[in-house]
Amino acid sequence: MWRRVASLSSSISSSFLAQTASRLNSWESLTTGIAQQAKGVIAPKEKTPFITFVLGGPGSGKGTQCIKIVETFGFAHLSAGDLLRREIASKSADGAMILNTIKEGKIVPSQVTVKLIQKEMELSDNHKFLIDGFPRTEENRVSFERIIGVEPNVVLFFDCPEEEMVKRVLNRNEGRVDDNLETIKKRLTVFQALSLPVINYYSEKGKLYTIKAIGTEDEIFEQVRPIFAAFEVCSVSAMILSIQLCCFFLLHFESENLTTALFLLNLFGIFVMFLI
Ligand SMILES: Nc1ncnc2c1ncn2[C@@H]1O[C@H](COP(=O)(O)OP(=O)(O)O)[C@@H](O)[C@H]1O
Ligand SMILES: Nc1ccn([C@H]2C[C@H](O)[C@@H](COP(=O)(O)OP(=O)(O)O)O2)c(=O)n1
Ligand SMILES: [Mg+2]
Repeated sequence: MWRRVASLSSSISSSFLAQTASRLNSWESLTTGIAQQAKGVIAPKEKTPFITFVLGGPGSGKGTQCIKIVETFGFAHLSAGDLLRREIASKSADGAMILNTIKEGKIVPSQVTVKLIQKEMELSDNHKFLIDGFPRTEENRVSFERIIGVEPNVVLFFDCPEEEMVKRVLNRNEGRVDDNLETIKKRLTVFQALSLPVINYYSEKGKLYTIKAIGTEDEIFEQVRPIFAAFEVCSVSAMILSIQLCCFFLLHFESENLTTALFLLNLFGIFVMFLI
C-alpha cells in the first residue's frame, strides 16, 4: 500500500526513512496526541492537530477535492482564499489591501493570512485540518511554522497543465474578482516563481503527494483517497500494536508459551506495518 501511494507521483523522491519518520509522527497525532503540541492552537485541546496543506495552481481543483476529503475523512476545511475574501466582505481594516492584492494576482502578507488561519483552528472542535491554498510562498510557510509552531503531516499537490487551469478558472462563474484572463496570467507567474519552491521543499522532506489533476472529479479523488486511507490504517495498526505490547508485558510472568506467541505476533504486526 505504501509503495502504491508513493508511486502516485514521480516527484515523491524522498527517502524511505524520512517518510517512515513522518508517518510515525502522524500516528501519534491521529491516536494518542502525545506528539509536540502546537503553540497557541491546541493548548486547551486534547489532540495534536493533523495538518494537511493543499497546494496547486489556480483552478487545479483544490477546493473541489477538499469538499470530497471532508465528506469522506471528516477534516475541517480552511481555505486561505475564502478567509481572505471573508475579510474583504467584512470591510475590516485589512480588507482594501487584501482586495487590491488579490486583483493583482499577488500574495497577501503572511502575517495577515496566518492570523486568520490560526483563529479558525482555535475555534474548531476538529483536530484534522485541510489548509487549502496555503502556504503559497516560502514566507507563508515560515510564518505558519513560527506562529502556529507545527509542520504539516501531509502536503497534497494538485498538478494540472496551465491551459486546463486557465479554462477552469474562466468557467468558474463564482463572481470572483481574480477570475479573468489578465489576473490568471499573473497568478500563474506567481505560482511558478513563489509556490513551486514550497512544493519542492515538501517533496524533499518526504511529505509531498502529487495528484495528477486531470480527469473527472471522481477519478481525481480516487488518487486522493488511498493517501488518507493509508494514514487511517496506520493509526489502527499502531493502536493494535500498543494493545499487543501491553498484553505481552502483562502476561510475561504468567506463561512462557503465551509470551512466546505474543512476541511472535508483535513481530508479525511490525512486519505488516512496514509493508503497508
Ligand atoms: N476535475 C475537474 N474537471 C473539470 N472541472 C473541474 C474539475 N475539478 C474542478 N473543476 C472546476 O474547475 C473550477 C476550479 O476548481 P476549484 O476547485 O475552485 O480549484 P482551485 O480551488 O484549485 O482554484 C471550478 O469551477 C470547478 O467546478
Ligand atoms: N496563502 C494565500 C492564499 C490566497 N491568497 C490570495 C491570493 C490568491 O490569488 C487569492 C485566491 O486564493 P484561492 O486559494 O481562493 O485561489 P484558487 O482557489 O487557487 O483559485 O487569495 C494569498 O494571498 N495567500
Ligand atoms: Mg480554491
